[in-house]
Amino acid sequence: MKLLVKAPAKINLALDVLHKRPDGYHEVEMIMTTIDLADRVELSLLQEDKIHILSHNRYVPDDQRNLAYQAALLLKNRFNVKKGVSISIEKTIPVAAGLAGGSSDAAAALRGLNKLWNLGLTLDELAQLGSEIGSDVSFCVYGGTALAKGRGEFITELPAPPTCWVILAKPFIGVSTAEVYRRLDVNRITHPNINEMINAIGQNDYQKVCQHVGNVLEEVTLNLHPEVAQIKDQMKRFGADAVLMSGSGPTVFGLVQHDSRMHRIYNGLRGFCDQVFAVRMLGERHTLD
Ligand SMILES: C[C@@](CO)(OP(=O)(O)O)[C@H](O)COP(=O)(O)OP(=O)(O)OC[C@H]1O[C@@H](n2ccc(N)nc2=O)[C@H](O)[C@@H]1O
Ligand SMILES: Nc1ncnc2c1ncn2[C@@H]1O[C@H](COP(=O)(O)OP(=O)(O)O)[C@@H](O)[C@H]1O
Repeated sequence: MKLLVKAPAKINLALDVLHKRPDGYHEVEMIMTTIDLADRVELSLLQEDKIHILSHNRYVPDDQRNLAYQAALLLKNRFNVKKGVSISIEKTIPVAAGLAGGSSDAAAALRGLNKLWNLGLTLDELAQLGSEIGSDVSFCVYGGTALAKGRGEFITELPAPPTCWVILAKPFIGVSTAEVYRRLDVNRITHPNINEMINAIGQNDYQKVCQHVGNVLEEVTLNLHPEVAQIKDQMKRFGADAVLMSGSGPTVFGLVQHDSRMHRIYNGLRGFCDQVFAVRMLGERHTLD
């Protein structure tokens, strides 16, 4: 038996850090949304008791460091599953880019294995298990648009944001999330207005969404990698309505509504960046069918 599960990337329309916690993590408030840029995770049932990872991307580990492997192992141990799985991951989402590719692969593995191994878990139960793998996995289990709190694992569903294009530009570098959080000075933060972003989405007000994008990790990554600031400047110059770094970076996204402007920005950036994509937000949550 085989199952193909889509694992979409996310962007953070807003990312605020409230404080550093005693456990070393940061208390966050984030507005996250899934986009139409996805890895394909294929799960094949094995009768033997083992987890096998296949990936042709040299930046993706094919052992227990892979987040999809960790998802399978967690389910096996927690529910005493004696069957195995071969997980083949076809990457489209750039790695270590602030787009939660690894977390989304893990979430796709949780959703798919729930079916393949007949576990009968709800989306809420899978999301709770996901938080043991990484802070972004719970959101990725649900997809759609959400407010994420805690270290990222407390999820409140939001409506789909106004329709627009999301242009993503990734420079030729990868970023370590842990390092970016480590370098953040929590006493020197200009906080984005998360409530206003929630209102903007609720009112389907595109201009207001553009006004309230903000990410407190941006300054840290911009200082480490000046090329991220250059990409931001270029996106603004080519006419994006809002420009922001996603997560810990280095991917920058721009929002536009008009097709012609999307093409101008896309073509203008292609020469300067490692990878450029123009995609839609997905809007809808995943369902368990
Ligand atoms: C910054 C964000 C924004 O969505 O995304 P990415 O840039 O990774 O996509 C997330 O908070 C990343 O989530 P995720 O990548 O799952 O993080 P984890 O594996 O749980 O943690 C990696 C490291 O980041 C730091 N970390 C993570 C989350 C958090 N709320 N506070 C932290 O301080 C910790 O040092 C941790 O050891
Ligand atoms: N399935 C996976 N896909 C991508 N990276 C993975 C995966 N599993 C583990 N990793 C590791 O996680 C790190 C962060 O990956 P990723 O999720 O792409 O970035 P980000 O945390 O910036 O969103 C990578 O450097 C990689 O070594």
